[in-house]
Amino acid sequence: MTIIILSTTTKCVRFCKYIAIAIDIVYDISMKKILFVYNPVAGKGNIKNKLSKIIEAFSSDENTLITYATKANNDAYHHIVQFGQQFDRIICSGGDGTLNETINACMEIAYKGKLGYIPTGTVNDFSKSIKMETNLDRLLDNFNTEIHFQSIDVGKLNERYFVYVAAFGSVSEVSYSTPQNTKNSIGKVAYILEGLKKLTRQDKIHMRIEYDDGIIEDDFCLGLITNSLFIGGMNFFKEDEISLDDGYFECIFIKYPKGPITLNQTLFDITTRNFENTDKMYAFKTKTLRITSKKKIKWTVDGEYGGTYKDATITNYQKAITILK
Ligand SMILES: Nc1ncnc2c1ncn2[C@@H]1O[C@H](COP(=O)(O)OP(=O)(O)OP(=O)(O)O)[C@@H](O)[C@H]1O
Repeated sequence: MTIIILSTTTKCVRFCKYIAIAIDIVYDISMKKILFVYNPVAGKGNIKNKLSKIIEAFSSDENTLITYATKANNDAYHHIVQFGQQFDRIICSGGDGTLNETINACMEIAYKGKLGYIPTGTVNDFSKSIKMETNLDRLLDNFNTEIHFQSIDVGKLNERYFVYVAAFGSVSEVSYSTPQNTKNSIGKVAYILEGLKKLTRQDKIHMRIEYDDGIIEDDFCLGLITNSLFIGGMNFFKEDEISLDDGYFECIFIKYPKGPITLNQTLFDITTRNFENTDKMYAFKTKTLRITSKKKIKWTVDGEYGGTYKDATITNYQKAITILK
């Protein structure tokens, strides 16, 4: 805000300057400060057609809007860590990677404001799980009215936070190693099932899993620690089976199949969501986990690379973020 002062005496000019500063402070305090961070290359880059609509929706006398387009990997994280605390609301737009960077930054700065997310990635498991409004106009209205929001648990795998899934097993790596155009046309879940069919001996991972109710030791090919209805585009859980803010993870550890018959039974159990009445996998809820192995294991978090560990501790931060939807 600019105030033009016309005055003849120095004293009067100084006085008016103080008034102007005071008005400026009041003006600033009363306005909601919004940071909009978006990944211009996420998904098919279609955010570009939506930008004008998004900026218009947040432009009003009640809001100050700062827009930031990410430049590279981890840019959203660094920008929010540096500036996020100055804003009442943070809205991010992109795919799983951008959402994960935003969540990591918000957890790091203990951000207490509400978050908004405009998904432009390929699969958007998270937005489907929290039943986010899919129509952009209505979603932007919801961001302004703030009537619809939800608290969400956030997980932490060693030093890295995740909002809907941490996974190990070479088949889970497809989520970040699959080329963008292939993900767009086929989706990740097809690759996960395809990957399971091509398991080799190298995919056998011997692990010890300590969780709230016990200890398991076995050979596995895939492990999923989730807080989501959807994984890889597939509806893994029924709505009444899970809650996204109960402080618990839903865990599925798929045993390494010993032959083609067992493999087919395992694939059948996964696609029919038979996680409980089967000896092909372990399924349980827990608040914490410690997973150890002799070999270093590659992890993915929210579909992105999540580190390589022999010893992974996983903790649930109940209702750690509030998201507008
Ligand atoms: N300007 C940019 N140029 C290149 N890469 C970027 C840029 N901005 C962000 N990135 C990186 O792009 C990667 C992918 O981003 P993101 O996950 O948001 O989209 P996506 O891969 O299309 O979505 P999804 O994971 O849902 O398929 C992330 O690692 C992110 O840090």
